[in-house]
Amino acid sequence: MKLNTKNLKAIQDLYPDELAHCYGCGKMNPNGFHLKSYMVDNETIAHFTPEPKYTALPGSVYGGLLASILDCHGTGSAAAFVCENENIPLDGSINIPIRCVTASLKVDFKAPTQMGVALELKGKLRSIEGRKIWVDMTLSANGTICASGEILAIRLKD
Ligand SMILES: CCCCCCCCCCCC(=O)SCCNC(=O)CCNC(=O)[C@H](O)C(C)(C)COP(=O)(O)OP(=O)(O)OC[C@H]1O[C@@H](n2cnc3c(N)ncnc32)[C@H](O)[C@@H]1OP(=O)(O)O
Repeated sequence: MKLNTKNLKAIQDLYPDELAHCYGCGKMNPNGFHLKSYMVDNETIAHFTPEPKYTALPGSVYGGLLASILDCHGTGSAAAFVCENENIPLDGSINIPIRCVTASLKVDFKAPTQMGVALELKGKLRSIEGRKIWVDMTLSANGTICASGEILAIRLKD
């Protein structure tokens, strides 16, 4: 699915600058992946095209890279779902005051992930219990789900 991001704000771009140095998704990290996730109709979505240097077997993407982008999509999604739950706007009018880090990440690799195409990551909220947020994710290439993930993100205390 081609995502028109013209009127959307990436969740990670709503982190304040001083907390935006993550290698996977921080806008302040000049060497990072700059993963950008968006909330669309109660699910989160991100696209990312790996560079050929992240090759596993020729023509397919290295699993550690896939886990890395699922990690950042998961924590960003968790923060966004908490914001939705608490009526905190995601429209860019404020930096979001919610910080989530990964406590647990599980990835199942289901099929080789084709190199050279835009990967699509999706996240759905499973549940929020206190500071614990569980998000279920998929990672697809050309419409084929190549990996699924589940993350337990913890909302940091103020
Ligand atoms: C600066 C921000 C920038 C934020 C900006 C965003 C940056 C993006 C980050 C990208 C993603 C990453 O790579 S993040 C980096 C990788 N992750 C980390 O470094 C996190 C390291 N771990 C920690 O710092 C800590 O363990 C925390 C924060 C996760 C939890 O510590 P805590 O705050 O003291 O809370 P704690 O009481 O221990 O746990 C809260 C509840 O979660 C449960 N819990 C905790 N860990 C687990 C676990 N692995 N599996 C199951 N359950 C768990 C506990 O049982 C408890 O349940 P109950 O008793 O309440 O029922």
